[in-house]
Amino acid sequence: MTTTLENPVADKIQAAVLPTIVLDFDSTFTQVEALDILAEQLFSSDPARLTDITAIKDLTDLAMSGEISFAEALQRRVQILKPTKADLEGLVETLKGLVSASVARNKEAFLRHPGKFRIISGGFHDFIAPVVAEYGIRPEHILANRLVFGDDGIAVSVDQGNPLSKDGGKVVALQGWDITGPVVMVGDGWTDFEVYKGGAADRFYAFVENVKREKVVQATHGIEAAQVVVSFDEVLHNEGFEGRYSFPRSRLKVLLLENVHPTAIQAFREEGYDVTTVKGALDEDDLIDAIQGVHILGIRSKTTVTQKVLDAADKLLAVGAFCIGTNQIDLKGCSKKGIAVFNAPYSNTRSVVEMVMGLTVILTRNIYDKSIQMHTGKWDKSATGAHEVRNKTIGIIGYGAIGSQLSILAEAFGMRVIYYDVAEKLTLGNARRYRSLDALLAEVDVLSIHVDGRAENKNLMGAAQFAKMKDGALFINLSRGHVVDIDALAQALKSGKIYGAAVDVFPEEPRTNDDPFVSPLTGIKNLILTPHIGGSTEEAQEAIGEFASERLLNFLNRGDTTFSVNMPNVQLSEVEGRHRFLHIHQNVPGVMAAINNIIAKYNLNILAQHLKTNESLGYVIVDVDRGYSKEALEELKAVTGTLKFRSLT
Ligand SMILES: NC(=O)C1=CN([C@@H]2O[C@H](COP(=O)(O)OP(=O)(O)OC[C@H]3O[C@@H](n4cnc5c(N)ncnc54)[C@H](O)[C@@H]3O)[C@@H](O)[C@H]2O)C=CC1
Ligand SMILES: O=C(O)C(=O)COP(=O)(O)O
Repeated sequence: MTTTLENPVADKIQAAVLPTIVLDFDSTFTQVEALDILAEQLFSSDPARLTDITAIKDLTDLAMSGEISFAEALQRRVQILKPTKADLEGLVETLKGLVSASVARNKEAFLRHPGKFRIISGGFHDFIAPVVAEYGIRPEHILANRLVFGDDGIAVSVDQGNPLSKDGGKVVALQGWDITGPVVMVGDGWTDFEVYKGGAADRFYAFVENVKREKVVQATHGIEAAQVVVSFDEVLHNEGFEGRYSFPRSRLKVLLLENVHPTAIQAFREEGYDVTTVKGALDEDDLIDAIQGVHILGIRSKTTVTQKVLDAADKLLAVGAFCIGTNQIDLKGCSKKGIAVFNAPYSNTRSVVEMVMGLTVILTRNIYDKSIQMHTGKWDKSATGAHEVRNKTIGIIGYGAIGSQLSILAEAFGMRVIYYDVAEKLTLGNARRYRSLDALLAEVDVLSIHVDGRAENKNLMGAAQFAKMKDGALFINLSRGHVVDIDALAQALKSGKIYGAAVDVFPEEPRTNDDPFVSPLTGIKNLILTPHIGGSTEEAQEAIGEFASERLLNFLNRGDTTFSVNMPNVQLSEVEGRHRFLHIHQNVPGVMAAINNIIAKYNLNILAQHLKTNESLGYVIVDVDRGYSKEALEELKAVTGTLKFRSLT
């Protein structure tokens, strides 16, 4: 199956002449209402004038939502503000940094089509012109009000001769421009909708990236030529500008489950993607419903991505595990569909290691049980059974990112470190590698498990393994629940074979905080149970949010697969001034030749080309210069073995 990221509306319009796009300025070209910003700039350091900031904002809101006359609101605001030319210069600098995100990222399209983008605004030419000039919009393509300055250089009123100073002014002003070809109005406010309603524009986009004005959104309902857009990408895409074959970001859906950190949510939103969040995990049925139409799925350890879920995932491009473990994801199933999987392999490792060290000390000193007794009023001051960790032996099973860091911290505590790993690892400090698990089990005072969650690790620790340990040893598992036979652990604890234990992960874990925890381990003495919080620190979650979203965004925006756990890893630069085709296919003979034949047939000029394969997948990235036909894309998509095809601009 191939994923087609195209837009039929764009295709229809493509043949016609490109329209002229007229943008509103406040809350459309920029994220803000300029006069509100000016008020803050002028009055925020003067306590006596703080109320004027609110007064200005109230007037702006009333006018923008169409509740009071625009002309009246404008006059009243100027009279309160009374700005000087120097004040406006300061405002311009601020506004340059507040251009709407989707406008800023499409600067190239503005510069490429001089005259096709214009501004109409009830705001003032005085500060609009220098801001939009950076986008190639010339002063004569700006219709806006003009301030009238007194002899003292202070603005006192609005030029009344300008139609924009009047109600309904945008319609009149725009008609005066005499534009040939279709006119498209883009704006957030009621006066922008009036431009369409008054017949001065052929199409209208209610732009809600910065503010959503219900009255304006409602007004678009039922009108074929009007629609709501969350970013300027959509306008460009629909109207046939650059990138008409590359899907607008706002139509790419990102579904983030399990309380993924806000840094990730913000990162996707800032790049223009449509993000939905869910607090807990979803079960298979709910996920099957939710996954439809989703391009990026973000999960943590509790959401299982099964073959059935993947079958229902009609648009899925990538899965991000906002954690380390990926055992909850059917990786083979993802590869078969060309779905890239990413995780955050390092961001929470320190948190896990610190917790293991804390638990080691707490268990070795009986602190947990003593604390429980204190809460029931029992004072038991005694040294019996309490030990230092210094000179004790800690055995680490799984010497990966976490196990090897634990090795360093445990040694810093004066512990002797031995480890067992099925793979060759760099031994750190004075740690010693054991090639026999049984030999290691027989020697440890504390055993800590840090293997990955591969299925073969089920019951790695069972009755036979506990029996091989020294009497009175301690046991810690912060890896994966299925790695330990918990009935055997419960038995070993009850018999005193294992003196104390700490368990953070379980074969069955509640999906949300509202679901109950049921386990044979509850109620056992000297057993610390924690709700899978090894990686749950604010530091780790923020770092994961940043890391995983960056991987996913680099994949979406440029096709970069660095750190993907199932795709061939290819590091790619930004797509600038070129087109990029991303072709994921089954690793079968002949695909590359077929791709190159099509490229030759359509005479595409290759700027860069990469091919990387792993045992199941091939990934081809082709950068071409501008100008290629839609047929070329169709043929590339139809190459035998294609799993996913995308084009980026
Ligand atoms: N409790 C929590 O909140 C957290 C749990 N984890 C879990 O901790 C575990 C370890 O994570 P990392 O160190 O990042 O993984 P890793 O992949 O870097 O290291 C795992 C190591 O275990 C070894 N290994 C696998 N099976 C083995 C076996 N049967 N015997 C001996 N060695 C074996 C591997 O060769 C590898 O060196 C994972 O299961 C991960 O999902 C990770 C973060 C937080
Ligand atoms: O990173 C891991 O593998 C973990 O087990 C942490 O999982 P979580 O993100 O807390 O659901």
